[in-house]
Amino acid sequence: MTNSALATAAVAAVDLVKVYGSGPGAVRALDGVTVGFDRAAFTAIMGPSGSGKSTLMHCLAGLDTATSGAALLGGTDLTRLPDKALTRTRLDRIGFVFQSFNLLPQLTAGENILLPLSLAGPAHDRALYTRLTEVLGIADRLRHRPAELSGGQQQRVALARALLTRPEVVFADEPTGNLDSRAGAEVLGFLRHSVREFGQTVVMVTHDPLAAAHADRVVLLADGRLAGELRDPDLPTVIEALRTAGAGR
Ligand SMILES: Nc1ncnc2c1ncn2[C@@H]1O[C@H](COP(=O)(O)OP(=O)(O)OP(=O)(O)O)[C@@H](O)[C@H]1O
Repeated sequence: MTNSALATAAVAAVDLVKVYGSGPGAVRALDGVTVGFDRAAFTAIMGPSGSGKSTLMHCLAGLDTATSGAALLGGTDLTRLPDKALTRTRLDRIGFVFQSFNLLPQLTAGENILLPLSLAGPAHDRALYTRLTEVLGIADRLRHRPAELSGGQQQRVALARALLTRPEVVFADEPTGNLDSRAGAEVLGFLRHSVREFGQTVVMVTHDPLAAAHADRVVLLADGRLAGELRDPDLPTVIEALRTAGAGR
């Protein structure tokens, strides 16, 4: 990948290294990863268990520190930001969707969606709030608490929350891991839709080839290194690429 392509990417890792622990027991979870994630594209990160997917996402999202290299968000190197600026950057510029939804149980769905805006401070974008809740099919569920919603509805609330701040990137960590196949397909369909309608950049870690086949591109990791990529993937090519990445270990 050229330097200019990395510079214009929404998110990029440049020679990213992450070592956990020290001495003989040290684990090199990322071993010099250089990869860019395009704007307004949906990219899936895949690879065998332990290949470094979560570590890569956590370093790119400023949730974990790197040992060396750069984690660029729109040209800002998160590895060099002081704690306070990093927290601010996460609130203002990054959206998160987790496998376990991570909604606050005592707040209603609507209050959960609005929470990052009240923390980040920008004016409440009423039009986007209305649009997102309509597109996600949760407009009539906003007064309910998470426990009164299905898993799929809870994840759609989490998606609305992640998108409402118009973040530069949404990181989704196994967003369909706790959902049945129908609810999972709805969430993936919406992630795609957010790329098309809102120009959202989405980076998703998943084990599921079916989920990855919804993406515009699949980036493969093996043993903490980049092991290939697929453009416009479909299910058979994802399965075959995973088999090859796993076999190369
Ligand atoms: N906090 C930690 N301390 C020590 N080693 C860690 C830590 N977190 C991850 N690792 C190790 O780093 C390597 C990469 O882990 P990572 O969780 O990034 O892989 P992954 O591809 O997301 O795996 P999975 O698909 O199983 O979730 C693994 O060998 C893992 O055991």
